[in-house]
Amino acid sequence: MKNENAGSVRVRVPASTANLGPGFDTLGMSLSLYIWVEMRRSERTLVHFSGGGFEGIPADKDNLIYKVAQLVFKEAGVEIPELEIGMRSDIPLTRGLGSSASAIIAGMAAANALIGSPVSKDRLFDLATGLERHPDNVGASLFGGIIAAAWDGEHADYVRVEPPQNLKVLALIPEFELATSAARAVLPEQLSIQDAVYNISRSSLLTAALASGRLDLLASAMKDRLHQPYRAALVPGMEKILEQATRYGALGAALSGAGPTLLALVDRTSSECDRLEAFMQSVMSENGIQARTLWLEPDLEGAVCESGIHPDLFLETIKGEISS
Ligand SMILES: Nc1ncnc2c1ncn2[C@@H]1O[C@H](COP(=O)(O)OP(=O)(O)O)[C@@H](O)[C@H]1O
Ligand SMILES: N[C@@H](CCOP(=O)(O)O)C(=O)O
Repeated sequence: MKNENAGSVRVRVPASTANLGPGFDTLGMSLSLYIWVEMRRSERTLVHFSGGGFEGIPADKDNLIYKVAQLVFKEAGVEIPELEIGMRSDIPLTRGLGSSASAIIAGMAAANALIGSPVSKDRLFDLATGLERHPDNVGASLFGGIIAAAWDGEHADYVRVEPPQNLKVLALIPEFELATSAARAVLPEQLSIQDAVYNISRSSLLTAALASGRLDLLASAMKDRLHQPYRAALVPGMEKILEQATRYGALGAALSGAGPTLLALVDRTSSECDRLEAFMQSVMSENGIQARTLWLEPDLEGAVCESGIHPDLFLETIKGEISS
């Protein structure tokens, strides 16, 4: 059989949850929801979407994935102005699950793979954080696992922490969208020293607890006074869920990224999973919000290149559909 895939690359990149409560813009974890991007050289630029979930996303050179690919080519000193790009994604847009960071990493990783990977992962991390501004999302999508990162405007230092084996994640994803920019606009410009200390201490405790498997500390370590109280008005039901989730078996709970998704960390041996899920759904219903729940795992791999033909993907399937 002729190798129809010759010259194309495909990457798979996980979603991410940023902040984990107090770790605003610094602590993130990757999740087992994915975007796949295929890319190859072309005579003219074409962007294909496979499956749903891409409403409003440009299918031309304005597409984020095309643009970030060009940044990588520029960094590597090569010129590939025309690209054919295919994508498929399970990550809902503007829900606080890092879709923009995953798309940036997917575009950069695919472009880098297409030219033989001359750009290091650490450099891709800096380039991607320069665009997204949140190293917690970007780092988790690129490296997988839990990332603690600090960004100075040009460079991100980071440490990757292996997620505790017993950790699983319940995501409650409301039907409504909340753009990160809107959820950042409600934050105050200044904080009291008391609130700053409150967050620094919990963010440090949370990082150490996750690194050492102290799941018993998550309930208090995931508390936050920097962003969640200000964002609560944007997500009806959030306050009650964050306050009470541990009574229903969660180890801890947080707003995922800038929201509106709410996240509970759970011990996979817990017998209370169904009770917790029912509680979180019932609070959303009380508030008249449609929401779905997903049980997820921390992703351990981050961005990976895949080989072989994927049954649903993209460029070859699409080409087949067009020519048949
Ligand atoms: N696959 C993609 N291709 C192009 N743009 C994307 C893609 N995924 C996300 N985006 C862009 O990112 C925006 C969502 O980013 P943001 O508001 O930060 O929410 P999220 O929490 O999902 O990251 C989308 O509205 C879109 O502009
Ligand atoms: N730290 C940022 C994270 C935004 O994440 P997203 O998944 O909502 O894009 C913030 O809290 O604003």
